[in-house]
Parts: sequence; C-alpha cells; structure tokens
Amino acid sequence: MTRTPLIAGNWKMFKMGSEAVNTVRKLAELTIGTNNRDIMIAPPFLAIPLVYQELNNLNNAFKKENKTESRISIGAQNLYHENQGAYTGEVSAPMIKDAGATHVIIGHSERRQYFGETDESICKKIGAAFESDLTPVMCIGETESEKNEEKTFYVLDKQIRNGLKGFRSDELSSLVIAYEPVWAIGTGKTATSDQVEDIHKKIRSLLKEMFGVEFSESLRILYGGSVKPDNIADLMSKQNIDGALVGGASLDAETFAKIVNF
Ligand SMILES: O=C(CO)COP(=O)(O)O
Repeated sequence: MTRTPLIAGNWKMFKMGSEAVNTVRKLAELTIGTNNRDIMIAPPFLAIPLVYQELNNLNNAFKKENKTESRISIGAQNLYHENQGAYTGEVSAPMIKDAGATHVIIGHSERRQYFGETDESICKKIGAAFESDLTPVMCIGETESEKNEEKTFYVLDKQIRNGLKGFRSDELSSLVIAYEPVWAIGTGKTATSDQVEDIHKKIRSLLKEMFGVEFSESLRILYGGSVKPDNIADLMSKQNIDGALVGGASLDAETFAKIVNF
C-alpha cells in the first residue's frame, strides 16, 4: 500500500491577510513541480478566502504557462460541530467549505489545553467535518508528564477510541491522524524517528483492530512537533510516518518549501 505523503502547515494565530497571501504565493512558486506529495496549509479563519483566491489566481497563471496546478490545499484549524445557529463566535463546517478549505485540523493540543476540548467534542467535530466533505486531521498526543509516567500509548488509545466512537470505517475514509506529542510542540525537542515510527505502528495496529486492515493501511499518520528542514528526511524515511504537521517552520515559505521538498 502506497500512501501519498501529506506535508501540512499549521499557521496557528499568526499572519495578517496580506502576509498569508504573500506566503502562499511564495510557497506555491517554490513547490511548482512537486508531484508526489500533498501539501496543506491552515491559515487563520479570516485569511482562508484570501488564500483561496490567491491560489486560484496562481493556478490560472500556471495553466497559461503550461505548468501543473499547485498541490497546495487549504485547511481550517478548528470548527464548531453545528452547521448553523445561535453560537456566537463560532464557525461551522459548511462555512469553512464555502470559504475554500478542503481540510480541517481537529483536536489540536492547544485547543484541548486552552479551550477545553475533549475527546467527546472532538468526536462531534469529526462527524461535522465529514458531513461537509472536509478531510479532518485529527490530532492526538501525550503531555510530558504522561510520557514520563509511561502512559503514552494509554493516552493515545483513549483519544483514538473516544474521538472515533460510533463511526464505521467507510465514514472515515479520508481521515488523517496527526501524532503530536505535546512536549515536542514549539520546544525544539523532537521525538526520534524510531520513537515516532514505533508509536505510529501502534496507532495503525489499534486502527486495524477497530476498523479493519484496509482502512488502517490506507490511513495517513502524520508526525508533528518541532519538524524542521533538517529532521524531515529522517522522519519520512520511516515506513509508518506518512507526513508532517508543521507549526513554526511552516510560517516562512522558504523554510516550509524545504520541508515539503525533503
Ligand atoms: O503544533 C504543531 C503543529 O500543529 C507543531 O508545532 P511546531 O512545529 O512549532 O513544534
């Protein structure tokens, strides 16, 4: 089974609209001709329509020059699980889709930590993403103290079982999982590629038990946490690491393009 790698950038709460547009333009130019991997960027909500418009313009220009379309797709960083209603300040899956995104990051550790997200709310959000035909990138990961107490897989098992409760494998077909150990996010500490490979193997075998071998073998499992141009190739050399979810190093187009073109 070959899984197309996905290199995704999570811009978190960074970049004004014009900065987002400039960065995506540079990134598209630096990744022209990249054809064996998927690229996704997740700008703040307000920049999504601007980035979408810019990518459309660029793709039209590329077409005229006989170049292939950019492989960059757009993701949101969160959603609310209801489609519409009196939920002041929230953004729904149909709105995200309408703005031009195809992916959505769900359950990032920063949302779990600062905004009270739970496995149960994450499960509802995954359902809402699929209902609107968005690809959910479901984030899981243990904290430093959970790691020190050797509870890593206990925590991941719980996050996966509860986050994916009630779904059938055919409903989850485009799901992406991102393993992001909380202690490696923004810290410069990366898990070694062997440690990540071992955990990804365990995640895949849990998903095989839950949803069958066809599903587990086609599912992409990304790693996130201090991914940089100098560690991406080592990570990507492992059989069960199918891409990366990059924070800080995705903000600069040149740095991120080096990661994309590892
Ligand atoms: O949280 C992350 C991506 O979602 C990882 O962030 P860093 O790459 O900055 O460690």
